[in-house]
Amino acid sequence: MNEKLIVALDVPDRIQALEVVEELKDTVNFFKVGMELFYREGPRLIDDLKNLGLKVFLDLKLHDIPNTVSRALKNLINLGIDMVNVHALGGQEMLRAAYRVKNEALKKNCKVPIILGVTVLTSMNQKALEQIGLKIELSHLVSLLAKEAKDAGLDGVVASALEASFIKKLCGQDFITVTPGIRRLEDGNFDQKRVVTPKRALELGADYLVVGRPIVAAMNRKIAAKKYLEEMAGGLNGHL
Ligand SMILES: O=C(O)c1cc(=O)[nH]c(=O)n1[C@@H]1O[C@H](COP(=O)(O)O)[C@@H](O)[C@H]1O
Repeated sequence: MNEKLIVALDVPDRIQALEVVEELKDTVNFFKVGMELFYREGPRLIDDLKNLGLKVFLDLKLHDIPNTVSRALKNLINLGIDMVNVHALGGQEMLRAAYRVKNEALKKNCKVPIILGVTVLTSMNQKALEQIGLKIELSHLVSLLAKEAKDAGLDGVVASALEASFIKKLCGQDFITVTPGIRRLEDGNFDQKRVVTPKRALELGADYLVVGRPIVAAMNRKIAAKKYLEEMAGGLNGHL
């Protein structure tokens, strides 16, 4: 099964999440649990997904002082998840604290997730940066934050696929790029600003493509997911 597509379970509760999973589990095996679902259902839902043999990206975008992030991350790692993220804007000390938690878990032979730094949200564009007083080119800020994450020892970043190729050049081909804001041309962008098609995202070097509403809110989710997978297969000349 193609593991490059991660479907965002952006639904309010466990029942709806498991409905989506049931519909998609023969097609997709990597799901993202975000704040909406985790704040309501907590670790129980992660157990449900793991018991179904699925991979889980827990997207809580930790952003706090190093001590708090480190303690929170310890709890999340104990859930047995496959991927997790912290905000790269939290600074080098916070990112290193996250890395240390992973290292300690490794030493204890615990299962450790891929740890990602979120760079600049895909819902933001240049204007949104200016509005908060950041007079820096958006792609430059993404580079700086990716480099911070790399220097701290994290495994990769969350960014738009628009930035994937220069992140790889800067941080190395093994540095993972997870890219939300993926849209087929006929799907709506909603609040996403830095949007890329599935085929183009793979051409640009994205390792994982995160898709939420275009699949989860579709009349037929399985067909919608298959359309994304077909375009992805096209992007890799059918070698998925
Ligand atoms: O970390 C994320 O997953 C994330 C980072 C980012 O910059 N942009 C972004 O959209 N996301 C998440 O990716 C998903 C995208 O959902 P859709 O816009 O519905 O495809 C949502 O669950 C977001 O929370």
